[in-house]
Amino acid sequence: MECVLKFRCFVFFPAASSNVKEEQQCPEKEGDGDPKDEVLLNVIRPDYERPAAPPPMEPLYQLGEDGKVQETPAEVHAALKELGYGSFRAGQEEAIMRILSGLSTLVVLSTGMGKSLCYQLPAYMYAQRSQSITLVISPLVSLMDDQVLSGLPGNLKAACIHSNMTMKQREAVKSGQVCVLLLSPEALVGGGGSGSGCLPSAQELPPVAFACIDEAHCVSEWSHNFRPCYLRLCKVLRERLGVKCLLGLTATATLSTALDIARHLDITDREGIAVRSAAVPPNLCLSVSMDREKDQALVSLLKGDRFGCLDSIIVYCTRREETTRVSALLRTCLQGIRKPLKWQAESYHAGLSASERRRVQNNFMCGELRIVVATVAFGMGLDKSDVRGIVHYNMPKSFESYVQEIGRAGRDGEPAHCHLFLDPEGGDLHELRRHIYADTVDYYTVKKLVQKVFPPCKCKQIHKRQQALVREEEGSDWPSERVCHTHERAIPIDETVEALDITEEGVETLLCYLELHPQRFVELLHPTLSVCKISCYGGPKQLQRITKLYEICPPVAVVLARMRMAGERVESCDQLEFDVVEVADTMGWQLSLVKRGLRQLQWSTGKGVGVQVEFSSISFYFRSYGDLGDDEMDKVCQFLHNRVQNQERTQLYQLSTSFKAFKSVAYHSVSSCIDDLEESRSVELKKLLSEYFEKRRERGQALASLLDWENQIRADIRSFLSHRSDEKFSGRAVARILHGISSPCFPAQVYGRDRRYWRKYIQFDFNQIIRLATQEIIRFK
Ligand SMILES: Nc1ncnc2c1ncn2[C@@H]1O[C@H](COP(=O)(O)OP(=O)(O)OP(=O)(O)O)[C@@H](O)[C@H]1O
Repeated sequence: MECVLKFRCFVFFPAASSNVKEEQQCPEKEGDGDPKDEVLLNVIRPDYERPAAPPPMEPLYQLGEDGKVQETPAEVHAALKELGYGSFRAGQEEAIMRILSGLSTLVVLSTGMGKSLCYQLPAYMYAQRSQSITLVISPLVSLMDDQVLSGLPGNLKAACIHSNMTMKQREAVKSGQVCVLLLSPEALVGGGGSGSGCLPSAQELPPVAFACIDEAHCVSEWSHNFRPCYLRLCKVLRERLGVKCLLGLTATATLSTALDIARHLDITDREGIAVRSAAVPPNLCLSVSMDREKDQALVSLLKGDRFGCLDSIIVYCTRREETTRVSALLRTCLQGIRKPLKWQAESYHAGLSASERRRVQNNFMCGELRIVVATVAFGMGLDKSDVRGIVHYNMPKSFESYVQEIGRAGRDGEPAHCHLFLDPEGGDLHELRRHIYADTVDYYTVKKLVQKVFPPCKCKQIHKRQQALVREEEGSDWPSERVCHTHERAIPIDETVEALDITEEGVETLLCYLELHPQRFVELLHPTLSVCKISCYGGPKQLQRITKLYEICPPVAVVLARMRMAGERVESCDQLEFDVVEVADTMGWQLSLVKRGLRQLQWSTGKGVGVQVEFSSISFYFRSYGDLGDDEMDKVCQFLHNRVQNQERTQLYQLSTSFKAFKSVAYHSVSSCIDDLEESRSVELKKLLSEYFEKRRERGQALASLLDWENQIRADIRSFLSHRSDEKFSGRAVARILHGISSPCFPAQVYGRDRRYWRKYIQFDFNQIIRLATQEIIRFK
């Protein structure tokens, strides 16, 4: 996110230092630095002025007087025909009418049931009415944009955002010539070093009608496939692009997960969650067995009547090495059955080269390859409707993963078979459990990360000194609120991963939690190269010459001042290496300006032996506070640790529930279901699956009742505002009243008399009420 500083540059350079008071110049001494250096370094960073998001687009249809969505107008049916469809399928019409009425919606429909139309039709209609664009965020875009684009109706102009877009393509997007813009979550929010800066800024884009989040279950930590950058999606869409209406699409979400996603999408009414079907399609026949000789059992299964006659089969394994071994085994043991040896079975996993993966996938797509033995990397976005069999060589980590994986078979509605091998010794269960434990983070590690993210700054000291001066002059007291307006910081990814012994994704998740905390402890920016190295091949003298040039490159002056302050001798150096983010922060400059200035040194140091400026060390880059007290630091650690533990508990629950269920319907040996399948076991497993998806877990129930409570709180806030329509309130003021907190402007003597509101919601999270109240105040205006 581009940030504009209130003051573009506020470093006191020597020319200005004579005006600075003596007391401001002299904090405690750290080295034998020049007093000017201290002036250079002791500044409080100003607060940021974030560019305002554009106003949200008006919906196509207004809600009726009763607050409900209108009857579907004829023009919506006409648009459906123009896109090539005769009638709506279950769930589509409600979802489409909600989006056209500006209401955020979550659609949970199993694979192949027609979720895409829920965004295509509104996008088409919005684009026809006004010059607007619909954003579709999908993890598949980065994998296969051609396939994604070719799946759209011809009259829906679409483009994919990626880093090697041509100028012409970018211009087409900016000038509103496309109505659907597909992009990956990383391209929207950054992260993992990819995608930054791909999306034109909000000011350059046409108004965004709404945003569709595909695979929306990734938003929820309750899902089987939680991805940290999804957590930030909704926030970025709202705050940066001014998008108010969000559509979430998913095929696999339990009711608890659906409610959690709804919370992220800000869906406040029950109708907003179109939970239609998450169960297994009727054309799939399911079986489970607990064989001791799994390899042999697999070969027998694939030779038997059920699978032997099937052409397209995916065998899923957990480990990459296993896919290679099993595919070799099948090539050997299935020789001469249905396909020539070459096309019998191949392995597929993320460790193969891109061209190898493409080759395997293409052969499978065109029907030349019978069996793909793969990790879960295979199948996402696979556009093959006649996959006839899915075999799980290992147990999947949850019911959600299982349903998603078997959902790749029989999308054409014809019968398809699925079999799962459950380790009788529980080996898979133990391995999956180990994976879960490997991902969790202990309190001590959390603490080490927190210390890296919130290193103490000098803002408090400087502020105190400044206030002391003012006090001397005016005799006033200084305020006790937070004085640090956050600093820009970078922590190198590789170094942090090694030091803390957690994955990059793990660190990113913790940083996301901190950003999403109501106190917004950090603000994540696109990862950046944070180390700058300046090498002067002309030796120390050349560096001295550069030093004199600090008028054209103030960052170097700051680096040298810092070195002198630390007691280092700068005269003998011919190289400087420093954290460029820290320098930019000290100066209060935008990082891009500092980097540009440093790069220019290579050109502005005159002829002769060269100066080289290099940037390295890809780093997490963020803004964070530097004045957290010990208590606050402890609370932050506790908050993060609780989140990590909840996540662990959820995953363990998902794992053990699915293991127990699979076991309850498992055959002792695959020989019982090689040729025929006992219908009752398949039906029993489907029943267990739908119970799991429909059942609310304890927290799911809590979330459901939270939605009810939210509605109640909103209703009370609206009634409060209408009773006092001649007064002005902020979200915080309303929250104080509902919590029964007296304040000078809204004292208990006046507001405490009205018992309908005063202290009514004392048991609810204060920040949550501020959020609801702020939304209602905006609506009320
Ligand atoms: N109302 C409709 N009438 C007829 N066909 C439809 C309708 N809606 C969607 N379809 C067709 O159903 C097929 C599956 O639709 P779509 O790809 O949108 O499913 P999906 O739910 O998004 O599946 P997945 O979860 O695999 O992405 C497509 O061929 C689509 O053209």
